[in-house]
Amino acid sequence: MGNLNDMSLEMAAFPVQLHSGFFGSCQMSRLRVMHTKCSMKCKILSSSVSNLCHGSHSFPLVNSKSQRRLLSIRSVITANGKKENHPTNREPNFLRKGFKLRLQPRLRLLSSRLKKTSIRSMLNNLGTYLRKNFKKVTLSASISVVLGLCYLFLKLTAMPTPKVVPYSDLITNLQSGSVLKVLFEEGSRKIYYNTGSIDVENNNDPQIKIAEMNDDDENSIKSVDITTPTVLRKVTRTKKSIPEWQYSTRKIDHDESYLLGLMREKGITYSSSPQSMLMSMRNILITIISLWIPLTPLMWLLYRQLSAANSPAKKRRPSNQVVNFEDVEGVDTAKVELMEIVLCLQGAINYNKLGAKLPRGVLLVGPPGTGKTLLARAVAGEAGVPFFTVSASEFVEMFVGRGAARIRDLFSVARKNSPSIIFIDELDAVGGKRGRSFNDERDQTLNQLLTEMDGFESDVNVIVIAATNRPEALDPALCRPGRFSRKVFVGEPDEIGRRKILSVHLRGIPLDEDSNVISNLVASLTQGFVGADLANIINEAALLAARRGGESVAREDIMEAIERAKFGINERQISPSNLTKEIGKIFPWMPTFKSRTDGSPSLGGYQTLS
Ligand SMILES: Nc1ncnc2c1ncn2[C@@H]1O[C@H](COP(=O)(O)OP(=O)(O)OP(=O)(O)O)[C@@H](O)[C@H]1O
Repeated sequence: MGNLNDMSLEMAAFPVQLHSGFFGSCQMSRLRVMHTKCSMKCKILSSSVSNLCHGSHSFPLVNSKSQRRLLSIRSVITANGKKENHPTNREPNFLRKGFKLRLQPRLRLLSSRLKKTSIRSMLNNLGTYLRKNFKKVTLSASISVVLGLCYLFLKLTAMPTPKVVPYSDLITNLQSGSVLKVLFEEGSRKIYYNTGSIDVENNNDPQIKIAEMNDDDENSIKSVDITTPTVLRKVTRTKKSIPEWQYSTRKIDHDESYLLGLMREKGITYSSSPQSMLMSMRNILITIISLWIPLTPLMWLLYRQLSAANSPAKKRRPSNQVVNFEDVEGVDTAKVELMEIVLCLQGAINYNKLGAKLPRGVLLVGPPGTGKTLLARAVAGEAGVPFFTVSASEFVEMFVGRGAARIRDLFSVARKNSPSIIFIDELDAVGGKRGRSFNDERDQTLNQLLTEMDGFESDVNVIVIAATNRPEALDPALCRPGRFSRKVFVGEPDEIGRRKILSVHLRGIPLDEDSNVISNLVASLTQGFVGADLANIINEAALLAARRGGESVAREDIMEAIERAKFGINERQISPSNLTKEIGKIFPWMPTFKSRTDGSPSLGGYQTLS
């Protein structure tokens, strides 16, 4: 209802624009195209437009508050219509109306919410959030602190870098005798050197350039001889921004003897030294950060995968959704077999006295939808013991060994909570015959399951119930006595069974007729249907009844639901002529659909706008 109200309000915005003429005929034609596409929204829109523009005051599915709002919108339209002849007013009007219709209600809502929330409650909420997410908050805070420290360290230790030049430049400078000092870095191929002049134009450091320009006001200056005392003074002033070494280049292999010979010949000072501690730390830090940033998402995924695998199995107690044997019908043999296990678990039958052992596993076999899962839930509900339910596909993991770890984990939790029941649905997902494929992970998981089922002590009351539709695909080792020794076939129900199942599902449904009559009727018409199909028929019938606005489910709804279940939703039901009727059924309050069902030629109300 709320959505419909919202939708009506949205739709109501259209006529405002149409009447005000800002979208003009173009907007109208767009609306007509929308109409031909015949979407539901368009129809609803058109009916609202029709309503608004033709003065209809009835919006049957809209609550009174929204009605008032719609009527106020209508008055806006009328007012706007009067102003149509003043083109200069259009744009501000449009903006104002747009603001009124869209922003104003939202702002009002926001302000009312803000009024309701006090600072104290906000602080309380914050406190609760922090308490709840303590781990997450601590982790993100420490990551932020570490990153901040790293940034600070890099900022503080940042030094101006020498200009990187080709090796040939070094040789040319050596030959011309302009090189003053050379340093070979140990453990790398880097060579640093200083010349007697600073290449001001090409110098990366703007401060040097600025210093030189401002002081001397020599715009044409290209390079400065730093050996001259005045320049040396200026350079000392900007010492912080000057790199220790002006240039750096990379050594060429097998050219060392020539290089050294040249330096000796020119009498140039040269030396070698290891990289400074600070620089090494800086480089290591930069490497780590640049490596970890792309690796972090991968690590996070891996962590999630591993932590999910290690998480203890969800313990599911039959709390709010208690299912018991009364809810499962038409599978009497299976119920008797399972009831015995429940009695053993509850201690009602002293099986130990006769030297009997509780069966470790029960395999429920049968076609889909016959109620295997429901039976297992009923066992847990009746026994009142912890129930661990898991789908076998949850053990299928990407990483070898993770599935086995999950099985180990599940059984250990169940053992700790014994007496308990483990239910493994779709067992064939991991219990298929081994060695048929190269899927080592699946084989390992199955081996672990076999081992766990062997490992029960006789006094540990843990029962494994598994369900499968394909018992023939299971590994024979699973079905040997001592594991799934008890196989219970849960087959399709017969007519009496169907009747009983129907009576279970008809329990809370208001019917036009006696429920026994309906059960008998449906049971006789649904040969071969399983419990899930019958439950679906009842649900569909209830939906159909709701669609036509009925107070209770009629025989026709049930018949239509059976037809749908048997043949699907056929063409007849969705033919264009039927579609309007059907939509009319869903939205009987829509005047457009009413008129269409009455045989009126109305086309969703669009002609009312032209
Ligand atoms: N015997 C039954 N009695 C009552 N309801 C049933 C019965 N069988 C099935 N249903 C209904 O069908 C639904 C689905 O059944 P369920 O999941 O137990 O079938 P299943 O045999 O486990 O199917 P699958 O093999 O596909 O997992 C149940 O939730 C229940 O509403």
